[in-house]
Amino acid sequence: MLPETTLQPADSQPTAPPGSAEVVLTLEHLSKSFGDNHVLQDFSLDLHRGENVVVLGKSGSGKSVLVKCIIGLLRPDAGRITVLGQDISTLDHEAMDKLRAKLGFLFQSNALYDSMTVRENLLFPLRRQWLADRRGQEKELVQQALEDVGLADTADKMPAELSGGQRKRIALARTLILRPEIILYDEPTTGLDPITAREISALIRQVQQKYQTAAFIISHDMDSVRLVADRVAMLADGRCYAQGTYQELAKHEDPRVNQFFI
Ligand SMILES: Nc1ncnc2c1ncn2[C@@H]1O[C@H](COP(=O)(O)OP(=O)(O)OP(=O)(O)O)[C@@H](O)[C@H]1O
Repeated sequence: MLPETTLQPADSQPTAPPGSAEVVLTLEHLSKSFGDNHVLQDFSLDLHRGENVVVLGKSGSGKSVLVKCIIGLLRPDAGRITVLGQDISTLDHEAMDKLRAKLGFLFQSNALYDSMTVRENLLFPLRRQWLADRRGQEKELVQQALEDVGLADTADKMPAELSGGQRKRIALARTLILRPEIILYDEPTTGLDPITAREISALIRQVQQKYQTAAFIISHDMDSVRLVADRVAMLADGRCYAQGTYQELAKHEDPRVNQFFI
């Protein structure tokens, strides 16, 4: 795990690295408005290799807009997004698609295909043309991904036969099969009971430690935030209002920050 960061004051500058690890994602001075609704206003944040950063913010503060900007579904009005060294505004459709293959996504909905077995769901992302180098290894990759999430014997099951927590694990396995360098988690524990939520949080840590992936995590579940976050960045007024470790933000003197931790 990376060394703990010191609390950064709210400002509009890109944040200082918490350690010597390579920066894999840089968000610089992002702004995004919908009409008069100025959702992002000079938002800046860095993510380092092997680091878990949780973005915290009230409902409607712009967390999903931020994720959509990172994956290229929305274009910021101003600012720059650099993913694995590439400024995404310069990429054509194909280059963006290739870059997306290095990003893993875990959506709230899990987005599994109900009519496919677990194995078929896991094989689906491998079908892309530029993943041809992994052809012939499919069986091993599926088995490894299922073992990584603790569900080695589910390959022939249908998603409907699995519990909510198991479906979440399978969705994570489908992400891991591409060996992503960065994983974006959208509220990974929402809708799960507290014990299952804790198991998923532990799994997020295990994935980080095993593969040295960086994770950009949106979460409201403070128990999960405490377990998974190396650093917490709070989104308010469209910018990175405060950031630091869980403990640092919990002790923050500004009630807008510490209210999340009560
Ligand atoms: N495509 C869009 N067109 C217009 N407004 C949008 C669009 N997408 C998001 N917004 C607005 O941007 C603001 C931020 O929305 P966003 O979904 O990012 O919030 P959030 O922090 O993810 O909220 P929650 O925690 O409830 O999911 C909201 O006011 C929303 O109405």
